[in-house]
Parts: sequence; structure tokens; C-alpha cells
Amino acid sequence: MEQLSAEQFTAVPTLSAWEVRGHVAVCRFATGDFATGVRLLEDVAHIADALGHHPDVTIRFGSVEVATTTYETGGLTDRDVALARAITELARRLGLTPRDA
Ligand SMILES: C[C@H](O)[C@H](O)[C@H]1CNC2=NC(N)=NC(=O)C2=N1
Repeated sequence: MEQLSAEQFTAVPTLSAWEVRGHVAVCRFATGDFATGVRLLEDVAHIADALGHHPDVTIRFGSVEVATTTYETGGLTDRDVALARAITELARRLGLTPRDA
């Protein structure tokens, strides 16, 4: 597994709204309400199981924040890129846009 820099991670198409904090990539999606956040979480749960890589998820009334990193390398890898791209696409399908975290 290749370790990626913050610059490499956020340079990936569709991941420009993600922010790298230390060794963790984070993105916050505005949901407008709690139930929409739960719907996104359900979709994220399925894709995370399919990819075998799971984010931390924080649901608030108006937003969902997801965070991913790879323990095995202590940083960001292609696993995090694949997960982040999938989550960004799921959110887009729900009509959700990334917001400044
Ligand atoms: C931010 C979040 O804690 C990370 O994405 C975690 C979640 N659980 C994980 N579990 C395992 N086995 N490897 C990981 O890299 C990993 N990453």
C-alpha cells in the first residue's frame, strides 16, 4: 500500500472538498436535517463493508462528517481514496454537497 501526501489526496478528482488533518482525511456534508444524515450513513455503511474499509462518522442535526485513514500504514492510502470517492458520490446522489468542515 502506497502512502499518499495530503496534496496527492486532495488532488484526486472529486476529492477537492476533503481536508487532510494530520493523517486523517475529513469531509463534512450539509444535510439540512437529521434523517438525511442517517440515510447517508446507511449508504456509507454498505459501501464501507463492500470496500472493507470504514470511516468514522459524526452525525449532527444539519451535517454528517466522515473521516478516514489507514491504520496499517499510519496515513492515507488508495483505500482511503476509494472510500472517500465512493462517499462523495453517494452524497452527491442524495443531493448533498460538501461544506467547509
Ligand atoms: C478514521 C477511522 O478510524 C479509520 O478510517 C479506521 C477505521 N477502522 C479501521 N480498521 C482497520 N482494520 N484498518 C483501518 O485502516 C481502519 N481505519
